[in-house]
Amino acid sequence: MAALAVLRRSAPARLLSGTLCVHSRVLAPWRQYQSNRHFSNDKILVEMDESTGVAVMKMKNPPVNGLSLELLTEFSISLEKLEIDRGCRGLILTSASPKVFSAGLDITEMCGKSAEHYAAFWKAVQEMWLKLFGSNMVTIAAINGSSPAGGCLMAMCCDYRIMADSPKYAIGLNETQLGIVAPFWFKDTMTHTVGSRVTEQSLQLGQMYPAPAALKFGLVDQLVPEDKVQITAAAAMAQWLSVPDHARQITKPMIRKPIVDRLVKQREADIDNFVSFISKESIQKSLQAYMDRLKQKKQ
Ligand SMILES: CCCCCCCC/C=C\C/C=C/C(=O)SCCNC(=O)CCNC(=O)[C@H](O)C(C)(C)COP(=O)(O)OP(=O)(O)OC[C@H]1O[C@@H](n2cnc3c(N)ncnc32)[C@H](O)[C@@H]1OP(=O)(O)O
Repeated sequence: MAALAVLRRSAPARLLSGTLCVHSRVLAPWRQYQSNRHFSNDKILVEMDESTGVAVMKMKNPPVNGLSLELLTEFSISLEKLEIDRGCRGLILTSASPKVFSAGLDITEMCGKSAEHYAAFWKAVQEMWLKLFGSNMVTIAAINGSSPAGGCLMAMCCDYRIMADSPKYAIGLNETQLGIVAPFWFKDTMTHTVGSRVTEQSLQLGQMYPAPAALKFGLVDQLVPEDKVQITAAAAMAQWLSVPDHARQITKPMIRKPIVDRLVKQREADIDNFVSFISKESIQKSLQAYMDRLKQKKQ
């Protein structure tokens, strides 16, 4: 048993290759860590069921769960806490807002800010990805609404994806539609999920897929009625957790570690690329025009 416990705790460190640091500027203090094992900060709510060893993590950044620096930082801290918690074996990631899982990266974090801000923001995006894609736990995305770009990335980081069965909800990496480019590790994550050919086409076109289309080529694994997403995720989790932890935990990095290591080896260069790309006047204009279109859609 002791050996298994060591294995359980040592695997994430190996998989993440020493990437446990988080950006310290906006670390929100934990408000509480209550006896019923619910904890929350501003943007992330975690409910831990000790009897099953499953944590449900809800993003709560209304109206659309934009992945702001604050949310991303809280996410990484929360995930890190769960990762080192001996009692936690599985994570269900979902949204506290109906109709949107996550609108992806908060575009306002990438508009009109300083180079230092862009660097801190991108480091937090990398951190989220390294921790979630490299997690040692079973991770299931309960996608209860639309999930463009960074939202799709988060879902693809999970081991299994269950989405609300509605053509109103779409998922995909739509970066090119904004005039920006999905970085290589977004591309790697999609290739890992659906293969090269679909990724090549999806990324070039910046395609968003309604849930039924996403199921057809495996971008999501299962569609269920909207009100059954959470319960189905819990059932799927029970099935995944029926596999012995040690065997599953050795298997997962066989596939994922080389993908994680690719970013780990060039994190600083990736941040520099992002800062120089996003600071270009033409890119700032594209993002601003996209934000204007989003707002006009309402009028
Ligand atoms: C050489 C290589 C170099 C490599 C360099 C790498 C660069 C890579 C850079 C970045 C990668 C980017 C990843 C991303 O994730 S970008 C984000 C993409 N997201 C989207 O396109 C989603 C846009 N939003 C929507 O489609 C919809 O909002 C919705 C479907 C999610 C929800 O629709 P609905 O419920 O109808 O809500 P509204 O559209 O009315 O939106 C409400 C409110 O929220 C604002 N908003 C929406 N999305 C975002 C967002 N992502 N960021 C910030 N704000 C957002 C929207 O404008 C409304 O605001 P309001 O009018 O003020 O209320």
